[in-house]
Amino acid sequence: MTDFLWLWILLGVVVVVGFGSALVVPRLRRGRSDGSATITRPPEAAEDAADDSAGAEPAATATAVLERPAPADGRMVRLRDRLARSGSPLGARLLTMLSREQLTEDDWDEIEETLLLADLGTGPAEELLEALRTRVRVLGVREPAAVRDLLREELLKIVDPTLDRSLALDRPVVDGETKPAVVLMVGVNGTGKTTTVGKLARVLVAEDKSVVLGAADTFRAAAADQLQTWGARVGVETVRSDRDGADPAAVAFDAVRTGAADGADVVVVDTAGRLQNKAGLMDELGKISRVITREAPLGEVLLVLDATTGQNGMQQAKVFSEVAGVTGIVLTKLDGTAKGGIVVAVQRELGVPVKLVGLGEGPDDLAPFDPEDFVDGILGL
Ligand SMILES: Nc1nc2c(ncn2[C@@H]2O[C@H](COP(=O)(O)OP(=O)(O)OP(=O)(O)O)[C@@H](O)[C@H]2O)c(=O)[nH]1
Repeated sequence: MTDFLWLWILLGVVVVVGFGSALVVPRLRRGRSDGSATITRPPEAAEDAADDSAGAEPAATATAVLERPAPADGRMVRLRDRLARSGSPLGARLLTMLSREQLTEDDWDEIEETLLLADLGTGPAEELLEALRTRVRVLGVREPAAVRDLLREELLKIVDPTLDRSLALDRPVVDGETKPAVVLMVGVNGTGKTTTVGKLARVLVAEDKSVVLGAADTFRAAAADQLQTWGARVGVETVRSDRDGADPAAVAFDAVRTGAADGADVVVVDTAGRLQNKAGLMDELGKISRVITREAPLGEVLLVLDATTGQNGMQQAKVFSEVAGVTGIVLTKLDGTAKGGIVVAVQRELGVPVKLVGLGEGPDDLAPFDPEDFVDGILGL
């Protein structure tokens, strides 16, 4: 009898361990052509795969709950309200100065200084100053409401509402085959690139697009883990390398090829972008672009810039723009600066529009840039 009892206990342990391990397998990894990159499926897909192979019960025991990201529309309003509530120094100071009864040359110097301190850059600051001088002269008596209106108009003009800020996400057709739209994210380390790729994936998922992420920042080992975590939260798969320091171009290529094979709408590729020197950067980004375009053309090359670095970040931005053929700018950490003039400066300097802005560290703190909301925020409207 005792022997039978032990036999039953042993059998029970085997069943529990076997069943448990089938459920606990968190991810499905599949080797790539060159053995350098792996695909990390999100929990939902991994469970489906485990179910298929083990013939187990449907995943009623699944613990991972996919998040549903908030729609991107209207997110800029949050920045506008925050800027307005913080009594943005730029808008408040300009309004006060322009409402003075007599504007002397000293006053105009002070206005110019305010514009420069707001990171607007010399060219745009002078342009705005000239426009304001002319309009104030014509306006004569200056009611606060009229000053606000003219300031709003002129600020909006230099931010430029006519620029096309939409992301080029139409899927290209290559040799009769529809490929995913490819977005390459470049920029100096620490600007918020990886975080922005994660946030962008959420924006795209909120628009019901299927997405694949490529962790081509193989320089910083944690970047791939970080990206994978972002993806898994919204059911997006990440292609990454198992080796630190693997060839970023190979990972980028595998990501795009995986996206194409899966029929994904968009592939977003994160890069390391260490600015050792211009030649090194050019080699790395040039190779990534060349290799990706063997599979599909690049839809967007987005340069991620930290708004809090102001004019200091401009030099780096220019190098990236020369090297990578940037098509749009993502200005992160706009929540951390009340200056805002950098939006204008960087657009002018690089000749491409700010398309997205980072508004905080939260997962849905990335918004399509809206010039009107931005200017209203600066003016506290
Ligand atoms: N306040 C604020 N913080 C942000 C924003 N975007 C990113 N960050 C923070 O910036 C820090 C750096 O972000 P990462 O995404 O790791 O930067 P990275 O450019 O990928 O850096 P490397 O991987 O080293 O190249 C993180 O703490 C982010 O949470 C933003 O819009 N606002």
